[in-house]
Order: sequence, then structure tokens, then C-alpha cells
Amino acid sequence: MSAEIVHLDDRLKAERQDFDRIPIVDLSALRSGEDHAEAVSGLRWALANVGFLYVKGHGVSDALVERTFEAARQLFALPDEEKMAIHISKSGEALRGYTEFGGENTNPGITRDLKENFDVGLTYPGLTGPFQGENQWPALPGFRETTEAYLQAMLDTAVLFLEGVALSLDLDRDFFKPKMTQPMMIQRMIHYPSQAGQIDESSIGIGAHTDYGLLTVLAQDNVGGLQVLNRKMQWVEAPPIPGTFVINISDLMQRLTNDTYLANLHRVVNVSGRQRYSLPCFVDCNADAVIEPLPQCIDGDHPSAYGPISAGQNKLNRYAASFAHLN
Ligand SMILES: O=C(O)CCC(=O)C(=O)O
Ligand SMILES: [Fe+2]
Repeated sequence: MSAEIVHLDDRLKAERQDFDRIPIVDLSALRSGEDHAEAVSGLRWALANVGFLYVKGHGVSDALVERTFEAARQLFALPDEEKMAIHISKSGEALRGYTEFGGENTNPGITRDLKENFDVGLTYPGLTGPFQGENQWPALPGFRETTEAYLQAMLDTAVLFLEGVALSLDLDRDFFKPKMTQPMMIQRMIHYPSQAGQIDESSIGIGAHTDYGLLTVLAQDNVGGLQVLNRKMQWVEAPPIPGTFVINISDLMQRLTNDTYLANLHRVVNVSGRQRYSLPCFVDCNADAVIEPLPQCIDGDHPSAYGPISAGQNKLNRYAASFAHLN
């Protein structure tokens, strides 16, 4: 995509490239200030054609990721009453805490999610409204410190990645900065038991969905089970790759780019015979940031497909559809 308006002759138009494999982009040049042209063009291709990619060279230590997985395993191993004591419904508008099996269904009406999850977010003193407020913590030594360190590492990773995204759209590298002075960042931990027997869409780990917000940075353990829908409408596997995160575009980025960058459907099916744990971090803008299609993503062939919406309202609409306790 270029800031200059280009009108291709019909004979020069091509279908978006398909994918049956998810690309890996190295972010280290963006971090170090070296020539980052290759990283930026890799991002542009991946986001326009796939919507999902792996990133390496992100600068987050394996040890921190491993400690956070260990914290998640300890949390989900607690007795139900300890987990229910920090249930998400007790956090009011903050919508943070524990969600039991069946408490959130991402593809409601089709799939009952076979997962339990726990959410924490960034907290801004004095800021009120949906998604704002305090976290609830389990009584596990070191849990809070580890999780807060991980959330900060995810914020750093997201900021770096968004600089690359801005460059890939021929925007100023700091384009997202003013929209992210108090970002709604949710760090989630998920536990998926393994399934056996007759399995259909009525119950899988997480039903087919696109994510909420700008993007998601996901660490998965070594179990596997994440699947992504490609342009041929085939589900492809996104297997774990050590040392990487999976990053996927969410609905707000699709809106901002007027569908140039796409939010893919994805789901989890765990039939490994092992418990699966994952750590998705949902990255969003300030609640009051208004998102509408970028002028350079609109032309005669691609008229504006979306009106303006605040990031907070967008997120709230999606939560209301998925969380049983909000209905
Ligand atoms: O657990 C995973 O690998 C994916 C989780 C996910 O898609 C989500 O929580 O939105
Ligand atoms: Fe997701």
C-alpha cells in the first residue's frame, strides 16, 4: 500500500495471495534501528494476505514466558471456590478476573467453549467506565509480580509491532502513539482440557471467532490446537514455534484499514491428550479513541466500509455478545 493513489488497469489486478502456512517475521531490525525494510514488507504481506503471523526477535525472554505459563498452571489448579472468589462478575465494569467453563462463549449459539480463563488489565487511577478498574489477584506467591511483568513485556511488544504496522501503511512510525496513552490491554490466561470421543462444533476449546481490538499477541505452550481459516475457506494449523508469538489482527485494525488488513477467524481444538495453556494479550486503543477508515485505504474500488466508532464501544459490543454473565 502506498500513500499515492494507484489505479491498476483491470488486467493488472490479482487475487490476494492465498496461504497454507503462516509467515514468520523477524522484528529485531525494528528494535535495533537497523534497516527494517524487510521486516516492514514482511508485515505488510502477512497482514494483507493472512491476518496472522509469527514474530521472532521480539526481545521478550523465554524465561519470563515460561514463568507466566507456570503461574497460569498454578492458577487453574486452584480449587473452584478459590477461582470463583475472583470471578469476573465481581469486578464490575472492569471485567477482569476468572471465567469458568461455559462462562464465555466466543461463537455463541454454535459452540460451547471448553475452556476456563483469567483476565488482568492495565489500571489507570481515576479513569472510570467499561474495562477500567482494578485487577483481582489469586493468593499465589509471585503470581501478581510475574503477570504484571509479562503484561508490561506484551505492551512493549505491541508498541514495537504497531510501529511496524504504521510503517507498513506508509504512516508515521508513531501513528498509534496518541491513541494508546491509556490503552485497554487485557492479558488473558486460558486452560483447555483435552477432548476425546465424538467431537463436533457444539463443543471445542474456543469456537470460531475474530478478536476484539487492534491485535492479539499470543503465546501458546507446546501442545498445539490453534487453527486459522484461510482464503480458500480451509482451516490450517498454527503449530507452536518455540521463541515466537503468534500475532493476529483484530476487528478494530480491520476497520481502521478499511479491510486492507483482515481479522481472521480462528479457533482451538485440543485433542492432544494433554492440557493446553495459552496466554493471549488483547491490545486495544484508549477507550475514547475514535477509529475510522484511513483516507489512504479508501478509493473508488474500496469505498469506506465503516463509520467511526470509539474503541471502548467497539469492545463493549463484542463482550456483550460473548459473556453469559453480562446478559
Ligand atoms: O488459545 C489460543 O491459542 C487462542 C485463543 C484465542 O483465540 C482467544 O482467546 O481469542
Ligand atoms: Fe482469538
